[in-house]
Amino acid sequence: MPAFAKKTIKKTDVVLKIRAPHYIISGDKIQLKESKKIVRSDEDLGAVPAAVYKEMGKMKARNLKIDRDSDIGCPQCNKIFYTSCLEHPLFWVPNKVDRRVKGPYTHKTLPTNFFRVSDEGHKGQGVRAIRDIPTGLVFGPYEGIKTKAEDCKNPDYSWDVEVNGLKLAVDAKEKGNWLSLVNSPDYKRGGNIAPFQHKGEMYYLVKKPVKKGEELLVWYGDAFGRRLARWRKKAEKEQQ
Ligand SMILES: C[S@@+](CC[C@H](N)C(=O)[O-])C[C@H]1O[C@@H](n2cnc3c(N)ncnc32)[C@H](O)[C@@H]1O
Repeated sequence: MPAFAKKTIKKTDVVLKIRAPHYIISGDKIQLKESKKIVRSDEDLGAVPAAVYKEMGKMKARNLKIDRDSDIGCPQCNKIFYTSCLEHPLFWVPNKVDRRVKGPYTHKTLPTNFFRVSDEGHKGQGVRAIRDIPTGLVFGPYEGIKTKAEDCKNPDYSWDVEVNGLKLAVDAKEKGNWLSLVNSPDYKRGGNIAPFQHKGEMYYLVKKPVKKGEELLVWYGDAFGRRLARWRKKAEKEQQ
């Protein structure tokens, strides 16, 4: 690391040591860089290391049945790829903590160049885009305390993951990052985020473009969907 960097690095900075071809997300532009230099700037968010880049886009299966934890499904092609579909590549936005932000950990971890925390009335807090967000951006991992899936006490704040055959839950209720603020759409088709497991962790993929001002929405699953339907019925009855 060059000496000058030592002086200027703050705890909150992400230092990316990328010597391989990688993607740079800068403003609205996404560029593939071949540079061998170390890239370090707040705007340099996405990265694909060399070994992964070589294998990128290799199709592993023709349907969305994932059997290797590192494989990734493309929701647009409905196929499984090693790391990413080349037509619809993924751009990973790594987690980051800004300790200067006052408030809970969920707020300190919010990527403020993309989103703001919003008040969504009866749903509680939510997350809205402050700029147009393209498909293919991946946020995460979803942070939380890992428990056995059957011991999970907060299913609304948890994702189930399978690691080496063990069924676990990542419970964000006590200590979750900003991803735990993302609400569910009222109907299954209404979401713009696809959750997926990769190497034992959960990530959120932007599967539909999100316009500035729109809320991020991820379908929690059919069990929560049934509860939403019951709440809707109850609200309708109360209105009559
Ligand atoms: C993972 S949290 C999402 C963040 C939450 N709004 C908050 O302020 O902590 C899940 C909880 O959000 C609320 N929620 C999410 N989507 C909802 C929806 N479509 N309708 C009503 N409540 C919703 C429910 O209370 C649910 O238990």
